[in-house]
Amino acid sequence: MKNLVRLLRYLRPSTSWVVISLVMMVLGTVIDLIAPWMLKLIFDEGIGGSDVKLILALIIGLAGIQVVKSIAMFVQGRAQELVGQNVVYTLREQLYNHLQRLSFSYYDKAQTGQLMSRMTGDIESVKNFIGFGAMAMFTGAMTFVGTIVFMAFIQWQVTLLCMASVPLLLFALYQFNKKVGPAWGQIREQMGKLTTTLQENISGIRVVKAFARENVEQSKFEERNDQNFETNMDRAKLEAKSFPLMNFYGGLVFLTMIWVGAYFVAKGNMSLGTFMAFQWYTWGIIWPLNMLGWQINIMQQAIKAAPRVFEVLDTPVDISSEAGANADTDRIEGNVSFEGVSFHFADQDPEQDAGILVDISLGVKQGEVIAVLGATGSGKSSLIALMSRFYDVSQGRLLIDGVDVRDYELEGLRRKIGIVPQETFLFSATIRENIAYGVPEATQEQIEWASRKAQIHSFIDTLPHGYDTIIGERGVGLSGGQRQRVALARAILMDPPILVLDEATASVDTATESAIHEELLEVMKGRTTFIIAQRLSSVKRADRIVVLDGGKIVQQGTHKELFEQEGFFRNLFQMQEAAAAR
Ligand SMILES: Nc1ncnc2c1ncn2[C@@H]1O[C@H](COP(=O)(O)OP(=O)(O)OP(=O)(O)O)[C@@H](O)[C@H]1O
Repeated sequence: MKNLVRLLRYLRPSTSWVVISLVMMVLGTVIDLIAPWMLKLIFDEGIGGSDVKLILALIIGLAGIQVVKSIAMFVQGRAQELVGQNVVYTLREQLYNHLQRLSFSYYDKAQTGQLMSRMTGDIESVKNFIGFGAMAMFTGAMTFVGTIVFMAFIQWQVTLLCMASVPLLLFALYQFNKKVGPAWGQIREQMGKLTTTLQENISGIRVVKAFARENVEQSKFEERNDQNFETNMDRAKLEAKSFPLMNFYGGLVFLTMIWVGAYFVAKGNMSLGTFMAFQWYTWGIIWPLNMLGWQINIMQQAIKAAPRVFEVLDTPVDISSEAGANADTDRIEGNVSFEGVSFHFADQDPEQDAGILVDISLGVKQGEVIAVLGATGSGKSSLIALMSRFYDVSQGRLLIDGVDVRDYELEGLRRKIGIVPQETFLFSATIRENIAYGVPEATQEQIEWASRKAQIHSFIDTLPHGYDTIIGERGVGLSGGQRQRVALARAILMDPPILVLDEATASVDTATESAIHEELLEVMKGRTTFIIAQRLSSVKRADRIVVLDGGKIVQQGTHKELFEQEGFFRNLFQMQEAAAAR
């Protein structure tokens, strides 16, 4: 109920269309109530009084009000759809905007398929209720009450008697509502899981094929598809059982009316005109009750879908610009200082789980090139992620130019840190748009300059459409190394005071790597650069090397200093030398 009320609040911006829709609906209902009355007059006054003129006038009147009703229904339909579409538009926009703001912690756990199904199917269910179901329920309620009032006004005894089977119909509806709700809940949840399976399969299709697991994936999908089929069939059975029963009870109302009405007419207690009008009116009782079954279906879908949408909308944004965070990001030069920084992920227990980063203290001066080395899982990427506030430190402080990163406006801060991440993601757009992603206003010269630095310009030049080449989703059409270089050009173009290369040259061959490093020397000049790499060749130009182990800094110094010490660095050096010699 709380969710329904919350949904109805989305109608507020479309108040005028809601009012238009309601007015048209009331007009249509009133016409539905007047029409049988006119039929009664045709019989009682026209036929009874042999007044042909009156009959003609009433027939023309009936035709006239039907025309008005059709126009009203047209306007109502349009207004209703507009209201529904407005609600969907707003909801989708809010959801999408909220998804943009949610932090890495949320996406670490979120299932893309679930989010997609909420964004599409669930919102659509909500729209069906707001745009159609709710109004139809209201129309039904008005018609039902109005009809009973009109009938009772004309002949209350017959009205009362033919209502005898209405409680049976109401009970059937109550039972149906009780059972169909959970079924819709399951269906919405299963659709989310089905979409997740589909999305994961498409994203991971290369792994599926490489491991020849198509059959397993097919049966996984089949299982979920089966579940969905079964639940839908259970719901359909419920409908198949309930709807004919409701129709039967509705038929009983009609039959009772005929029986009782005919009796009253025969006894001279009711006119034939009233009897005829009652036949018409009875549909005003049966129709809303029968339609209520479908409307309950629409409402229950919305009731089950709305919380799935609101759950995302209500997820707090745990990383955002702090209130009053107004330190000037334009002045960021690139002095970075970790002061006793410890970090654990939100779902970890700080009491039991080992920290991902433990008491890190590290000062990096503007323009310094720092290489971060360490075994896999030692916390290198996490260390870097804290600078852009992808996650916030759990303890200690992280300062850029002496200011806590939390005191900077978040977007401004992130624009000052150019990142080439471990996993390159490119959009299905042109190469130019991909490179200029962070600086859409960049000129062709600037884009080419960045591409040259990333050693990708000459390759792009060989493409028939050059920078206008559209690269498919995830950069399909480019090799891993080429993708990485496009991502590198994208970061370089941002001209950030802080540059982060997270295994940024891991996918390129050693010759290209060395060429990139030559070019990067100039790019890195004046910028604080963090290089995360496993290959020693990538770190040899670093001013300082920091070695992480289990989230702690275990070695720190220049290439020469570390080489002279026992430890991870020398072991790595010796291993790579030996491998090169083989
Ligand atoms: N979202 C997460 N939730 C919980 N633990 C995580 C999460 N992401 C990473 N970890 C853990 O944090 C630790 C550090 O990961 P991180 O990615 O920083 O390591 P890394 O040194 O960059 O590794 P690699 O060289 O393999 O990229 C790992 O043990 C990893 O399992």
